[in-house]
Amino acid sequence: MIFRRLCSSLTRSNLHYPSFSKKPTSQVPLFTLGPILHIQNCHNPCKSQKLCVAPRFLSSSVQMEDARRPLAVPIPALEKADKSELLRALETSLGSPFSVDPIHPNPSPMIIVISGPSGVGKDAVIKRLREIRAGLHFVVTATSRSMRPGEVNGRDYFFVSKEEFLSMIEKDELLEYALVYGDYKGIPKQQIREFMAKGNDIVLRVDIQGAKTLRRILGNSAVFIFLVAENELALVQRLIDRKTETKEALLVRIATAREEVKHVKSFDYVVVNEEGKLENAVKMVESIIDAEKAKVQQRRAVI
Ligand SMILES: Nc1ncnc2c1ncn2[C@@H]1O[C@H](COP(=O)(O)OP(=O)(O)OP(=O)(O)O)[C@@H](O)[C@H]1O
Repeated sequence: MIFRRLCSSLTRSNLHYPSFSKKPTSQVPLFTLGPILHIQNCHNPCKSQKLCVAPRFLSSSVQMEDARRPLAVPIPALEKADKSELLRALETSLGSPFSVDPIHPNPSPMIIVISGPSGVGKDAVIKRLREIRAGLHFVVTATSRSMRPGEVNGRDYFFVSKEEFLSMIEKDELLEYALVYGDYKGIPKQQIREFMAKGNDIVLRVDIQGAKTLRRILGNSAVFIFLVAENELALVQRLIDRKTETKEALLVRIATAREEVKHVKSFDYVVVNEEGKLENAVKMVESIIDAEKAKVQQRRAVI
């Protein structure tokens, strides 16, 4: 019964022979839309193992449908046909022109949160991404800490006084903020809105606490990447080599890092930034962004 219905429905919707008394010839190739049907002279087609359409199914209903459809046109032989002629014939046969509209809409701008323990290489990865990938906006965090040698105001951070920072909190201008090792750090909302409106993807660089807060605020509307060193020793050596911490601060950062790596589970991706292999880590982050852009169900962040 089901098969009978299938036969019947295929007959109505898929067959485009202008007349069933005529058999297709090789000079005038006729075609079907959808699955190819094996036309057989079987008495009871629905009992047959092969999908077949008996002549009695190809009845008046098909001819009525044909009247409403554009006439089937001969498709020129592929090896000889001019491409535009072939396209026109296909369009005519299908009843509508081929569209040049995108089959899938452009991916919407997204927010990428990059986090990881202190000294793992967040800044190094982001610096490299900035050099090689267009269309990303790296949010410049506001901080009340003093500038390190080589840092530039407005590029690395917006360096503000503690009072200015507190005023930004008061005016609800920050998406997230925290007091980190005695200094305030926060993400200005306006910057995110402005660059997302221009179609840019947003990269946020935050510590683990910040990532936790952002997860609470943004949920799954942003993608969270956890950066790790290949092992604890490599991380400690990197921090020592950076020479930016006092020995007390170093101790605090290392102890904190030990706890922080346990938070990996609340992230979407983990990227290993191996000693001397910064490029690999950067490539991995790029691949994640590309994969996210190819997702059917896109994350949509609203700030
Ligand atoms: N793959 C790597 N191999 C070797 N050194 C690296 C690598 N990645 C980063 N570094 C170096 O490790 C040090 C720490 O990196 P970076 O300052 O980027 O870390 P961070 O995660 O931003 O730290 P913080 O959170 O404390 O600001 C820097 O001197 C950086 O150049």
